[in-house]
Amino acid sequence: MSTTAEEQAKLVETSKRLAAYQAVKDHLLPEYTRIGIGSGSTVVYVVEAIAALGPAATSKMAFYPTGSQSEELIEAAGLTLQYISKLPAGQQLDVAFDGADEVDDDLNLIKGGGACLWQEKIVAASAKQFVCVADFRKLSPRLGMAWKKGIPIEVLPMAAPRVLDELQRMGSQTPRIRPGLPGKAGAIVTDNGLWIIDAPFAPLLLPKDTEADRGSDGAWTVDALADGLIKIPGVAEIGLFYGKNGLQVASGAQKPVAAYFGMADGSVEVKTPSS
Ligand SMILES: O=C[C@H](O)[C@H](O)[C@H](O)COP(=O)(O)O
Repeated sequence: MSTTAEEQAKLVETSKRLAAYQAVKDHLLPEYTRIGIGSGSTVVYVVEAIAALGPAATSKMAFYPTGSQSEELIEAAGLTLQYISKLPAGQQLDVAFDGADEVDDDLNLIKGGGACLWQEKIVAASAKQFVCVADFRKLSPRLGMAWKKGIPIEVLPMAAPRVLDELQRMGSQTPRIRPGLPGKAGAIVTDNGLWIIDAPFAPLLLPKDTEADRGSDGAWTVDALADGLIKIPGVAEIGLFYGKNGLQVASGAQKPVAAYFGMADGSVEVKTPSS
């Protein structure tokens, strides 16, 4: 049975909402006080699910945004806004919720489709648990199979031409500076005043697939590509969230402890590092 574009869009929204409510039910414990809130269209439902718990449940909680959109979401929902810059050294968020553009079999993520990746990575890495919420379109065996627009890379504008050169040298055939939205002349500008380059690469190998940095067809492993990209002068941050499964430490944890996917049949699939 074929579905119209409108029915498909409705199905996707329903899936996002289902995943968000389940993730909040499972991972927002009543005793938590510091919660990270990511960016994007799926996180809207995370905030909706949290607000639906009511002030009795949320009044002692502070919510840490990952950019201007999530800041507005938190405030509009009547939740308490706090900033990651105010989180004392040595302290962590209890949990952070965020969406993703693509999730591979090892729970590595592509993020930044909405140009919010840098603050998102800081908030995720500041949390004891990072929980990913998505719909069925984001599930993919290897990064780059479903999300074809490329890996979002946040760059200093003056370095953009050199970064484009280096990306091509690394095997990205068509990296491009992301244009602004209709009505905005020139490049998109992030919440940090930087630009985004989208760099498509051949679908990435999981580190467990090969001992080498690259497969025989030239495809990079997630880790090797990420390690190379972040070293390019002018790159501020990359939209690959990767690393060892389930590693959750104060510095550098980027992978979710669980990823929730709203499925087309109305179920919610939960992937954890071991599943
Ligand atoms: O820059 C945007 C963020 O990384 C989003 O979390 C990601 O693009 C997923 O967004 P959405 O939930 O709208 O698909």
